[in-house]
Amino acid sequence: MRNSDVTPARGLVVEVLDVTKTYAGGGGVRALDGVSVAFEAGSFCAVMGPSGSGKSTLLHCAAGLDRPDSGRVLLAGQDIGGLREPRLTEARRQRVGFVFQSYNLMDSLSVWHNVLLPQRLAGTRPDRDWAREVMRRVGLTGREDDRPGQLSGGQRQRVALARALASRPEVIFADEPTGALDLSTGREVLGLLREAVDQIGTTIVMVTHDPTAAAWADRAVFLADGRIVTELADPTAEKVAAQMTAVTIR
Ligand SMILES: Nc1ncnc2c1ncn2[C@@H]1O[C@H](COP(=O)(O)OP(=O)(O)OP(=O)(O)O)[C@@H](O)[C@H]1O
Repeated sequence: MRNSDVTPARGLVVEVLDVTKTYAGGGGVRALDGVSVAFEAGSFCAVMGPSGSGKSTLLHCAAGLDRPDSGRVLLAGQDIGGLREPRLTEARRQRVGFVFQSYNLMDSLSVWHNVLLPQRLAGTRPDRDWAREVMRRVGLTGREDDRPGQLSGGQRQRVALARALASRPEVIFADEPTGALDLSTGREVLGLLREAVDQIGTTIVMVTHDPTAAAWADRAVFLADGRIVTELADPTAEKVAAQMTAVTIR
């Protein structure tokens, strides 16, 4: 990869402003309780916290997959709360890429068609040259015609990352991207996420339970009971683990 590919950071890509979200089930759980957090262009942020602290809800609200009860979410300056369908889906398809723990690939499609699918769904002409380049970057050149079912877990997550990168999104949201992978395969995937930030200028927001995964990020924010309680710059696994302990027993 070339350093000339780096896109300089330009301001905030995602702004979550005083967001609350309560789920009706279970007696009205307040999953997010006045959360404000912003993510800078070209940065890699880990979102951490105990189970049930609101990490996935924050990710879903920030990505426009779920609507907050109150507060605002700006994606590249656009207030997505004001968008009705199908505009919201369009904005998400144009601006956001996703990497999930469970890969979420279409088994009936080849790797290549999985990678191009978000652009097809968005109704944009797929940029095949860039898609080939991201396939090369994630080490999948030659596997284009395979079905996801023929690949290992680590290779499937590489396809998911290539799919996310292929549409040049403003931000990639990753929910436990290494949760289903063994240690060394997980490390490879985290290395690729890091490279996407450093060499392409991608913005990544990653939910994880794992302090060693969070240590690949530039910043870690910690949730507890639906609130952001603290954050760390340049996290190390040790500092993150200590902070997790403090947050969990508070
Ligand atoms: N669809 C839903 N219906 C009802 N309650 C929900 C729903 N989704 C999440 N919750 C509740 O909201 C709270 C926050 O959940 P969330 O999944 O955001 O937490 P999390 O930090 O991502 O947890 P985990 O680490 O276990 O995945 C929890 O109390 C959870 O039970």
